[in-house]
Amino acid sequence: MLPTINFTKTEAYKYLADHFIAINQQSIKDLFTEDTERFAKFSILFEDILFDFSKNRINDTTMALLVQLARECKLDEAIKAMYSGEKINQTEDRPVLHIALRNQSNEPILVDGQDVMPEVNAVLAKMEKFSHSIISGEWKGYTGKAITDIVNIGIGGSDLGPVMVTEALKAYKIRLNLHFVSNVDGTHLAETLKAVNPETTLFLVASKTFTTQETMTNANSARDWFLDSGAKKEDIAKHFAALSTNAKDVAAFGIDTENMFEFWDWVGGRYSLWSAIGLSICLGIGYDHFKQLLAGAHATDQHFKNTPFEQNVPVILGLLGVWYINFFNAETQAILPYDQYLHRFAAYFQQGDMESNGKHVDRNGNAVDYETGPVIWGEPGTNGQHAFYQLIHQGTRLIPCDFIAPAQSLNPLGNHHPILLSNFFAQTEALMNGKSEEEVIAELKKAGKSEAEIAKLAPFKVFDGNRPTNSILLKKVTPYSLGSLIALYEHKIFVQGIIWNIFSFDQWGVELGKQLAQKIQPELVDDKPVSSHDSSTNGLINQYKSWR
Ligand SMILES: O=P(O)(O)OC[C@H]1O[C@@H](O)[C@@H](O)[C@@H](O)[C@@H]1O
Repeated sequence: MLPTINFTKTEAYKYLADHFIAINQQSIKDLFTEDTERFAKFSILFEDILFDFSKNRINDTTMALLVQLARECKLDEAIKAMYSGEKINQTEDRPVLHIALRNQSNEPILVDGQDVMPEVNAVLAKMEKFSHSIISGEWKGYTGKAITDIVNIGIGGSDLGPVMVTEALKAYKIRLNLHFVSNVDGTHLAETLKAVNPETTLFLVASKTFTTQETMTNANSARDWFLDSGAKKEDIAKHFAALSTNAKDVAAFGIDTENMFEFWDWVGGRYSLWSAIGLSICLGIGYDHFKQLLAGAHATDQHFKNTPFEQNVPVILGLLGVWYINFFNAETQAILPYDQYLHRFAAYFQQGDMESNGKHVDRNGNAVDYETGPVIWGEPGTNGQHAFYQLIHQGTRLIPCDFIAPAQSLNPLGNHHPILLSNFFAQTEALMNGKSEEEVIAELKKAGKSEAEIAKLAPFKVFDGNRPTNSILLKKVTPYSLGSLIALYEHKIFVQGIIWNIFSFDQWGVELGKQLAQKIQPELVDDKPVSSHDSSTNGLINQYKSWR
């Protein structure tokens, strides 16, 4: 059982509320002037990842109180409960064990008294064998040709992780072309099928439940397309594999259970890229690289489990988020990777974070009277700079930002990387320091502007600064470092869920829309006007019927 402490009733929270008043008067810039050790104090080198959190609105007292908050909320007990396989996903009565999927130490992890590691390793071995035979060309399609294209059909956690990782590690691609179909909009599948040949395509139907409407609709249409190409039913075995927990429905779909890669109900969808759901990753970059991804995540798992909170990267990331959300009233959190390969990183953690911590009922079943999970958003730098950074620099909202960049480029083309990185460094500096009125006036004077022009323009050119950022500098994007980075963010989400006293591993909030869509679908079969809904929904449905 997880602790059920209301963090707003802790001693630490009361101290933090007072401390906030003091720190709110101070600028990060001044905090740097006051403390020459600030960078050394507020940065952590974790393997090949430098986590610099010194450009935040914090001082020693803040960090001590935030750590105290974590202790009072019994974060240590919660971490132990997760790692020991307790059923901490209480509303679904399941353990939460994505850490087992990358448990390279092989130390037993028990669920209901049974070690899950042998099963985990057996599926990994099956993935290894399968991916080797597809990549090597040993596996043949129904006309005897090697596979050239993989189409992963899945949505949510059965899509976003593999998409993000295969994009992030594109430089490690071996030979297979990867495609991902998620949206039930027929366009997604139709456009994908235009680019592939049924004789050389392998479909992976990725669905934990194997009942998700979008995925099953896409999978059925893909199977029809395959059979329409002249293939026979028995050829499906050579062209369809399933990644699922539901063997019964996989068999009913017509997929040979030999081609089923299993995972378990203790793997949350949005934490499943490390499981059989990662098969598209194995096929794209090879099993050895996939193993490296798991190893990197395992290193983070060890760090999270064993490192004192003061030096624990996910704990600090999580606590800083709480600081801004619950004291500074920040509503959003930007994730800004300065790496084109990481262009789906923020989208991935939109699901990871918002589906986990977008909750308003606490672990006692009561509505909370404080804010919980933030809106997560972001785009890769420098594109974001030319789009929404205006608001981050000069808007009215406080937006904590995570800046992420690799020191080494995987495409060291001319001077591109130093230009990219100079922007990465410049932005956090600018957000912190801003530009004062005096500086603006001096600049305008130097540019030869008149007094009148200066008075008119100056207010618009001032930057308040004092806008907080984390910088995460990786040595290089590798399967290992990416695995570590993803796991850091996963555990950050866990930390925040514990502090906010919410359940991070269920997702009841996605159900209502699904239920209503099931109800509406039969109403769309004929042209009769509907009147069973509110006037807006009726009006929209009836207009749709008249136009289609
Ligand atoms: O993998 P399946 O079962 O198709 O689920 C796909 C997705 O469905 C959604 O409704 C959410 O619950 C996600 O967490 C999940 O990843």
